[in-house]
Amino acid sequence: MPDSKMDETKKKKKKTAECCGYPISIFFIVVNEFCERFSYYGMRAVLVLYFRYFLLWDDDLATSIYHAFVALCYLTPILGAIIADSWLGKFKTIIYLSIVYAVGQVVMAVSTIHDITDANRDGTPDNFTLHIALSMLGLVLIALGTGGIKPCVAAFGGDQFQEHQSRQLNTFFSVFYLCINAGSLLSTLITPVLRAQECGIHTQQQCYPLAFGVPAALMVVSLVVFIAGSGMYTKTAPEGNIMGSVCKCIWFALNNRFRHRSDIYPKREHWMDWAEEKYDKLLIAQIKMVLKVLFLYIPLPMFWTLFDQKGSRWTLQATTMTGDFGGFVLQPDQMQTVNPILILTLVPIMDRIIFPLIKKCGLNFSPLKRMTVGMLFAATAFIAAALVQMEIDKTLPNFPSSSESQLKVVNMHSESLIVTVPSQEPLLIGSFESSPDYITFDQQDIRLAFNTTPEINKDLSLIKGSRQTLIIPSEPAEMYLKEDIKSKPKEGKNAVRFVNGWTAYLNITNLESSLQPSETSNYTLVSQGMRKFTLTDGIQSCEFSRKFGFGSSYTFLIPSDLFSTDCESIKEIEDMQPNSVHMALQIPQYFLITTGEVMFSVTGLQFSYSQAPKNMKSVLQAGWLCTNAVGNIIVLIVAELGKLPKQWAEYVLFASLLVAVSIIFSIMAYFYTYIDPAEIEAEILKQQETDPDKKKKKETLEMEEKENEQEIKQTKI
Ligand SMILES: CC(C)C[C@H](N)C(=O)N1CCC[C@H]1C(=O)O
Repeated sequence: MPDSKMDETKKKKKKTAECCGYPISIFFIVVNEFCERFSYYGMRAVLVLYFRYFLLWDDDLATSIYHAFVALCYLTPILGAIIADSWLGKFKTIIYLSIVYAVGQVVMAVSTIHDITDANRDGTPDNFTLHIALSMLGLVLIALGTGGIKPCVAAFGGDQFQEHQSRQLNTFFSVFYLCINAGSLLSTLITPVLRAQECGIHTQQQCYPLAFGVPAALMVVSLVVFIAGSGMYTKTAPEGNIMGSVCKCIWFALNNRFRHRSDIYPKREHWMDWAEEKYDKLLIAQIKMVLKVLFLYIPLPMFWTLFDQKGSRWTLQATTMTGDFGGFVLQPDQMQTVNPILILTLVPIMDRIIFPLIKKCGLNFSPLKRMTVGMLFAATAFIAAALVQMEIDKTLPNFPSSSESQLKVVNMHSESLIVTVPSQEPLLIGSFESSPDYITFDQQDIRLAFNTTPEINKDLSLIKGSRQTLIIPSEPAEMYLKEDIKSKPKEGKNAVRFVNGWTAYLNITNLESSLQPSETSNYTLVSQGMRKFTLTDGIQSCEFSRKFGFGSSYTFLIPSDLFSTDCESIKEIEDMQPNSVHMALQIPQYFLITTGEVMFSVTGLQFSYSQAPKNMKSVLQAGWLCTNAVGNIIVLIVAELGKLPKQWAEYVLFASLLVAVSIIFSIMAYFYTYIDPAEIEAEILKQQETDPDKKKKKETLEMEEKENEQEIKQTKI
């Protein structure tokens, strides 16, 4: 940096207003981060539902696009960092990319208004292509904005502190993290409630425009707050195309090293020193600092690979558990809010109690040690998840393997039946009852014999890996097979179906179509709690209520005396027991992973800032965020491809991998020497000032570069 520029920055730094030892400008930055994270996580909370139920995509497409979007959000930081450090500076980059971000959120919210294309006013959009195009455009703009500003905001916050405020600087990163989590917690609680409202101009539908509109509004607030603090910020000017210079310098060093590979040339301390012939010592030293840290980051994505499974695997695990806490009921996906809640409590506890205590005990708990311990905590969290999984497995039904088939028999006939089944004792099935449990067969083709007059022999071809029910209606010869669900219902819901033993067709609330006599309905999913079904044949009707838990499956047998008993004679067959392991058992694993996150992620933010040269602060923040992006991608690829047959074994495998990675990281960390980049930079500048030769050489190089740039510009013209 030219000396005059550096003096300018120093002068500006002296002027910053303080409150309790903190620069006042920090207030605007943390509020901005709170609103931005509210906007981002709020929108994310309803995104899959929007894909699934508004755009009517199937589960696979909805989750793939969702994960691709999340990965993109963590890949764009590098772009934002380059723009900030090489071209616009952090302040302008944050403003411009926040505008892109806010526009993206607005476009996204507009794409969810069904009325804009609902010409026939039937409540569904008529032009899906327009809605898809708008939402994809919105998401790309959001990914550019959120990812682009992320490394800049953290680094810009750090820039506000002066040398004597190093303690406050560390606290800033903790407060910054608290704001991230306060924003995300509030929005993930609020936006699903907004979505559940009904709104619309012509027809009332689920209110996606509100659920996406509020995050869009918060992004605008975030931008306004950031601009409001404009007069108070310390703004460090970018130093030209720094990333260009970095790449050229590295390229030159590699080439020069290769040209001088013979033993006759004296060795140099570091391969980057081979750039000394052409490049400034300061730039070379800065590149060395960045490369050292980036090298250290190589093993870190593994932490995020485990962390990100909290949102997928652990939520799936919760769907096989019960969330009834007596006074209130927790839904499986709500369990994820435990993470930000714990962050809000653990960050102050760590900062105020645990870390000072460790220091008092005379232990040097350096940032890299904290990060290693953080990884070990995450590994332990996965061991806890494996133990919980083993408990759950004990309560899960015995689902058929891919080579087995399972069969249940339901008797709707007016008399008891004796069914002879291959390699089994004959089964006595009472009228209006079912066989006690599923019978498992290794073979697909079986023959059943029934003691009816005349006797019926039925050849069945079962589906491998499936559960099926043989329904014997009032007319046994018309028996038929119906396929059952073979895994726990999604999202902790309950799967219910009805067999119509009434003599006429029936309409049942929640069922897609009316049920003909002797017909069995498809499954319908109902949430936990008291659920009411109204049954009507067009003339008579009755109501049937039942309280459901989580993850059960029932077949309800409708008798021929349905209306005379006012629905009370409906009989239930439990095909799958409700979940019995309590979601509270997941709290230890959430506690462990969040403790790990505080040690790993908050420290990582601080470390990336403190070890970066002044002109590459955003770049190193982006490098840090990239570890998250890579972790996300690993979840997408490895976790999906490499599924182990037992879920608990997969958890143990991931925990072991992270332990191995943390050992490698601790060895790498052992050889890392902490630096004070400002001190090194000042020293080199001082050396250069006192060394007339070097000063001259540097000036000549600077002039050469300027001439080169001008030449390029002229050739372009
Ligand atoms: C997943 C939670 C809502 C947020 C999480 N605790 C967190 O703060 N982060 C996860 C990735 C980094 C960080 C963030 O910046 O959002």
